[in-house]
Amino acid sequence: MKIEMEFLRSRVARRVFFLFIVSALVPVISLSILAYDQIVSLLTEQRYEQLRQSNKEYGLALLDRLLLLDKQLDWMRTHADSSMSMTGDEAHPWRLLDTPHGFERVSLLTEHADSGTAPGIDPLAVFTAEHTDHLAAGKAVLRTQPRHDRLPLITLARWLDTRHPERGTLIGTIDPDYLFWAPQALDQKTQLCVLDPSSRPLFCSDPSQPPSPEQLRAIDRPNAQEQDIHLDKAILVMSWRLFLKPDFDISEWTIFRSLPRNVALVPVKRFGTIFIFVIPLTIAVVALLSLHQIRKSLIPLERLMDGVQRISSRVFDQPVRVESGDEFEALAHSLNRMAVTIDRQIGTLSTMADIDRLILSTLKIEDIVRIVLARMHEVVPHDRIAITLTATDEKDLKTYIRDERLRDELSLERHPASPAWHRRLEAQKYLLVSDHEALPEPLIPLQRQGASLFLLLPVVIKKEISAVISLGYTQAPGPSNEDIQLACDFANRVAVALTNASWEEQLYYMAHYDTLTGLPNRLMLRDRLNLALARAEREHSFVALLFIDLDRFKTVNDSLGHLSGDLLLRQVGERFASLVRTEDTISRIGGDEFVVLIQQGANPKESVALTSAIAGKIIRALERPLQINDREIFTSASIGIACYPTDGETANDLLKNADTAMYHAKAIGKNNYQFYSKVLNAEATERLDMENGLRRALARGEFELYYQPKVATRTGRILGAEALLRWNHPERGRVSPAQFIPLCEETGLIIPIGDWIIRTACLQTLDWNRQGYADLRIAVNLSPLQFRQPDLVIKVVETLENTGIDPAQLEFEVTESGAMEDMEKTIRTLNTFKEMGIHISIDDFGTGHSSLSYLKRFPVHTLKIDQSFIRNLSTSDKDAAIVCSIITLAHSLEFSVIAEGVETQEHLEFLGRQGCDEIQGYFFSPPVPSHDFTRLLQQGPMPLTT
Ligand SMILES: Nc1nc2c(ncn2[C@@H]2O[C@@H]3COP(=O)(O)O[C@H]4[C@@H](O)[C@H](n5cnc6c(=O)[nH]c(N)nc65)O[C@@H]4COP(=O)(O)O[C@H]3[C@H]2O)c(=O)[nH]1
Repeated sequence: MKIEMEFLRSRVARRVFFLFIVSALVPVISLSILAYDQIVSLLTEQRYEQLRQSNKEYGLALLDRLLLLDKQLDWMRTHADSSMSMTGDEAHPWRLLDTPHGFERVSLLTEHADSGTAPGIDPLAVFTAEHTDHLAAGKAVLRTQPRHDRLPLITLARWLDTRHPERGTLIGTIDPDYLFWAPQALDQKTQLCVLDPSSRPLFCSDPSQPPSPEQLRAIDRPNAQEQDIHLDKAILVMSWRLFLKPDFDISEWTIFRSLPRNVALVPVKRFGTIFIFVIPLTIAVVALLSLHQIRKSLIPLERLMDGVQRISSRVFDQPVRVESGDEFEALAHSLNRMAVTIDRQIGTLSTMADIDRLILSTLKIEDIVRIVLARMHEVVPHDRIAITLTATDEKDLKTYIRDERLRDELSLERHPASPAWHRRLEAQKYLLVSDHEALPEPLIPLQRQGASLFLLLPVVIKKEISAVISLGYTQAPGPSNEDIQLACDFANRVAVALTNASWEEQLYYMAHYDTLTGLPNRLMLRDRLNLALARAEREHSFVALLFIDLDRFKTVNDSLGHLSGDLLLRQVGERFASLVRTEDTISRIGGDEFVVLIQQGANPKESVALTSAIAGKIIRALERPLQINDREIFTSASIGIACYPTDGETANDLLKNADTAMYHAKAIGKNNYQFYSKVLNAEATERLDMENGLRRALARGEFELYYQPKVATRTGRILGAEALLRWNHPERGRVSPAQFIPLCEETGLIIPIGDWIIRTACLQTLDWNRQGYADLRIAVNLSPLQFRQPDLVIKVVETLENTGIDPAQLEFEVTESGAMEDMEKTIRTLNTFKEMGIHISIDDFGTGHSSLSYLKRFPVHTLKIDQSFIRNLSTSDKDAAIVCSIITLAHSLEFSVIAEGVETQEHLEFLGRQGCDEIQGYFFSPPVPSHDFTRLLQQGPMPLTT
């Protein structure tokens, strides 16, 4: 048995151990004392009895010897005459006889003898009359007399003839050495004495230590034995009385024995020695047994304490192992059960806490579904699980099923809604159903997985069931009441999570998707592009970015209105989306700009081929007309393509370069796609330089207005001029407006520049007025962006007031597409200008989608035929026909007509024949600086022939 003393460090163990020892020692010691006492008294009694018995034996033996001596004396008496050899004088009363064994001497005393006088006769031989009867009966008389320093004198007397006492008395002096003897078995420490009736010692085995007076007094008492015990505890004393009266006519002798107590109790001493061994042995045994028992009790206790500490440290997977078969084992079982319960509750709380965290962090409903399916078993045990989303925009219900084989992937099934079940669930917190009844569709997948019992938990958001958590059980008994309670709590948390997620999803959707087309927006595109680039970098693969811009979308938008434009964008988006794979991204990043992101493989040739194929499909997808409000609309797209890593490594670079490529595609005739190249990139850089230069140009006075005369067709008189902007770049020289005006529009710089143009044109007009050319009308181009300014009218009024020129001298040229953008507003603004007296022209007429019905409402004075029609007048009958039609149309609407780009005599003549009112073109003059224009004015009417 191995005893681990370490556990005695435990206070309980120590207390129990010492209690064990004390409770063992007290009875053992008490018992020992009692037993010792009992044994001592028993042994003492036994010793007394032994002493008494020995005394008796000794006394009887003494009596036997006396009787034997008496017999010898009697024999001598009967044979006195024949056998006795007499010594002494016949006349003398004394005669000594032969001395038999046992006597010192035997003498015959005649009647007249006097013991006091007779030599050698013991005084004791003198008998008194009191013994006469006894002697007369033929019996002997025994007499004793103490002697100094010697054993007492003991004599035995008998009449020689009882009928004739005068014949003499036989007197024998007994040899004390014969009569008294020390028994061989007599212990040296034992004192044996024979006392005469006067308690005088007749014999002592140790003559030097005769009985003390107290001892002698004690033996006189009736119950000497007990008295002796109390008399002297150190010595045991016992006496026995030998009655001699009947035989020897003398009072009794006392046989006396004393024994030191320590000698008498030697066996008790041995017994005490045994106790000395027995008590420590008992303690040792008790200690061992108690330690064993304590250990048996304490080890489970310690394990239980360890178990409790583990529970407090949240370690639940190490159960307490106690196999003591007693209450400790039962307690350990209870503790283990408690640990399991706490573990489960903590697991539940932690899962619940996770759901709470999801509320704050998860944006996607699908993520919540995934986590609920994966972790709900930690809250509520079940065999199968599914979640049905009921509140979806779609008609069908979506049921997500956890399938162990799919790991994290969710298995999704769609099925029609079952209103009956929905109604049944509405009134319940939960529903327990078994497969004995007809199951609703969402439970069929769980039934297929072997479930026969189902717990349905509606997830209610704003009093609407938005989801149902279905738990399946393959066998009875199914969920406990506690499980159901937990499951309901869980469903409530899921409801909160789903509410949050759907709100987050809404926000996310608004932030990441284009509300018009439902396609990802610029932000989302950037996210996906960054992800795609990271992946491509990892996998050394390609990414292609297709920047799509719809050709002439503005025209459609302007002519048919915003709503139609929106419809067009939506349809275009749908067509594009159908062309790309789900893993690719088609996004609308603004206006009519779409971007397609394609994740490619690692082979460059294949990537280029695939990208080209997709770009081709996009171009062809727009060949079919779009159906917008019962109209067939044709549109096309220009696509710029940039590829990672060759055309850029960042999202910004790729977007910028794809955009550049798109511009290139537009520049070379639209409706095509172009890959980005370094050359294009250089162009883009130049564009950027130009933009920066434009921002500084106004302040630096680098702008200048040129004026191109507008000439009356019939007379050649200069009616006015079109002010055309020129940029005198310090390094590049004169930059063409075709290069920088679109950039000004894109950057918004056209607003301050436009203001400067109006002001400068007005000031120049004022100048010419002062020079005497007071009827000139100076035309200023109003770009669409300028035209959309809410304070345009105010600014124009201010300029007119500041310069003081007549509004009739100012003309605004508005492009056809610019005027169509927001028709009602355009009409209102133009009306205001017209009322002010300002002249209005529609520029580039014939190139846009003018609506004739609107045209008649336009407060316009002049239509300006686009120079593209004029250019081909001599070669294209169609263009000539268009020019004729425009002139006729304008006149029928009571507008005047001006043709621009007139370069030849033929043009002039044709236009003259057709009744075109005014001419503008190189035929008369290119745009010239103001001072050159003044010279033209000074020269008078322009010659109508070369
Ligand atoms: N080939 C040829 N061209 C002729 C002939 N007659 C005139 N032109 C050119 O035709 C353009 C007419 O101006 P636009 O159609 O308004 O087209 C203008 C206009 O849209 C824009 N622009 C020019 N100046 C301004 C301005 O001050 N404001 C605004 N918003 N746009 C301007 O830049 C465009 C180009 O201006 P420019 O280079 O000055 O080019 C001018 C002019 O120089 C001709 O007989 N043959």
